[in-house]
Amino acid sequence: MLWKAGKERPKEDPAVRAEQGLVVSGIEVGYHRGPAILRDLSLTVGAGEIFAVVGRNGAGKTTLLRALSGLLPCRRGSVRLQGRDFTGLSAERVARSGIAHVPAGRRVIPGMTALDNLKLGGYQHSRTALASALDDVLAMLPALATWGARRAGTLSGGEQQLLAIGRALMSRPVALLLDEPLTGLSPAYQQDVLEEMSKIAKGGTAILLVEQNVRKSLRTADRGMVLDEGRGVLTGAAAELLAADRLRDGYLGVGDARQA
Ligand SMILES: Nc1ncnc2c1ncn2[C@@H]1O[C@H](COP(=O)(O)OP(=O)(O)OP(=O)(O)O)[C@@H](O)[C@H]1O
Repeated sequence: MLWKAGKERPKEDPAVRAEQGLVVSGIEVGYHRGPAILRDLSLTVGAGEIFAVVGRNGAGKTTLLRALSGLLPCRRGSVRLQGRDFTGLSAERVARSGIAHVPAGRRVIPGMTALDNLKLGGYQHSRTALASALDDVLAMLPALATWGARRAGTLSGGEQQLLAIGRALMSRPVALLLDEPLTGLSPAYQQDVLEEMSKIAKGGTAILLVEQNVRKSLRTADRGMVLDEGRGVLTGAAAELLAADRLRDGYLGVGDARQA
């Protein structure tokens, strides 16, 4: 986690930010021996940047996050984090080495307290490092401290989403992968999650967000990509994507129209 007070801030130069973040080059990914789901996909998420991947159901968004977190192998191409080659690393090595994945559906452990759920995210730390990571996460997401003693299963959907993000931050990731963090949340909680995401990115973490909620995610992101049948068909500044006719005509769904 790069956001602790006093730590070096990311440089503003996009090339330097890219070097300090996540670089995905020409990956091809599929399940077992099946056809390729992602084809020749490239993207860069710089340190301190939010990059949103949007697309319809089945476009390959979840598959992308599974590949980046080591759950699925890349058949071609490479994944680099801060210049280090992550291609082919196991999910455990990936998680230990700086990429944290918050899967869809939050998956907090309902019978454990929020605090114990958080501590699980720092399982690889020494006792001192765990305490320090916990301090940092609670400083970043102070709401977590107020429900720390509650069982996670009694928290609202939005609170559980923040808890899942906090748990991922406990590993002090360089890059945070978020799968549909807005799904199932009320508009107010969606706003909370988006605001917390911006705070986390400002501290230097590279955030890759995949969302069906095109308009809200692009309004918060710096840059983004439209994924269609496993290919990146449109990439650019989030504001430019939002204004693109092709996005408006083809990808903004009914839910987006309601938020317009
Ligand atoms: N375990 C699996 N085995 C084989 N094919 C799969 C598996 N999981 C997903 N797929 C296929 O991969 C393609 C992309 O699915 P993926 O879940 O990545 O899309 P998505 O963009 O995340 O969609 P959604 O928003 O509906 O989750 C789909 O054709 C899907 O059927």
